[in-house]
Amino acid sequence: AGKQWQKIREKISEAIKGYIPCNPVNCSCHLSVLQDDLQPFKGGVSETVMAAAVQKGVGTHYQVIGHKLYREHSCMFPARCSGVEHFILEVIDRLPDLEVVVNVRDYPQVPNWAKPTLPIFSFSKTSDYKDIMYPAWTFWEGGPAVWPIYPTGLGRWDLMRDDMTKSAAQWPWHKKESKGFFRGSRTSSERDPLILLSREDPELVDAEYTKNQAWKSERDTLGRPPAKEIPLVNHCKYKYLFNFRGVAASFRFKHLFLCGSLVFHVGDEWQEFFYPQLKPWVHYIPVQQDLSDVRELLQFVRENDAVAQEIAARGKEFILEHLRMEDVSCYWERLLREFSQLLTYKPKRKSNYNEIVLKSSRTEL
Ligand SMILES: O=c1ccn([C@@H]2O[C@H](COP(=O)(O)OP(=O)(O)O[C@H]3O[C@H](CO)[C@@H](O)[C@H](O)[C@H]3O)[C@@H](O)[C@H]2O)c(=O)[nH]1
Repeated sequence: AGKQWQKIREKISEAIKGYIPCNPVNCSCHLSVLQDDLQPFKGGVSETVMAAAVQKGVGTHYQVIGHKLYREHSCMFPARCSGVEHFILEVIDRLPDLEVVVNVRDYPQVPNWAKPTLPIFSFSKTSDYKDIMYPAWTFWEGGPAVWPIYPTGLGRWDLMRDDMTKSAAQWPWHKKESKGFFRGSRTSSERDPLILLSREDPELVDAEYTKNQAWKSERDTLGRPPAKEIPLVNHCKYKYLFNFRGVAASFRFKHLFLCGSLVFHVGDEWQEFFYPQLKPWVHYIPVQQDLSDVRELLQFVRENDAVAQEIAARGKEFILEHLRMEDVSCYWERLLREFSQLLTYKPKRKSNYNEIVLKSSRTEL
């Protein structure tokens, strides 16, 4: 068996040897992502191009003028806009005048082939898109709602971090079940092979589809009744936790690491702003998109428990140290500041836009 695993062991030691831990100051760890995303706009963003981005109607238009935040009336998902506004308002005293279009749908909106390249902020994309990635609303609030466990969505990453860390303490590595685990809805059929594997070999993997708001019939849960929802804190009971893309990247990825379990990350196309600093074999186990290698990988980690535990520990440490709430706020601030410097004109306040104020001050009124 030792021989059989030589290749995977080599991949792991190569990855660890080549890994340079990032600078722990503020959010500097993630800044190369911001630079890459803004690269296409280095020549400046003109008033005409910004107007075209607003016109396209796939995002919500925000303006920061004189340290106040203004927004067009419409927002496709008000709770998501609210999550975005939390982060902008937090740093508004330090922002110059600027305007941005924030797409709060799941899917990115600026394919590489489209000309001119429009500046549109989206939370997730693949290398086929030029959207500018922003830290998603979910770090604060905004859904999707998952009944009955997260009726208003995951939200409050700071509190979730604490809950997950507490749960991890109750499930140290040696107490965890050596099983793969997944719960979630069928937002992408790329998840099907794992659900089928679980039906075939429930000792190896426990993976089931739950309902989401789009659920109509058992077809949406691959011919079986929907499974009961399991909160993320209860995922910590298992050693191997699966992450998949959904419509775009899935919010669960960051939480899974905090269990101190080993993350099996399927496919590598869909990104969020913090993904590029998480490295395959160093922080997680990369799985082929079609899951063709999943059995082998599960067998490998079962037979190489110490190696598996080390990868899990590095993944957890990375999220604890480099994806704190202050890193998220810091990234928002840097992103907005650097973007504002690309505007080649002075934004003028639209008179029909409403000022957005913090919810807490709204209730005080
Ligand atoms: O039993 C369950 C079911 C779901 N979840 C969590 O609930 C969230 C939503 O899960 P799921 O219904 O599987 O949706 P995802 O596919 O992960 O995310 C969808 O929703 C996101 C936000 O809109 C989008 O960004 C994704 O692209 C889209 O696929 C995830 O964090 C899950 O970990 C649980 O903790 N336990």
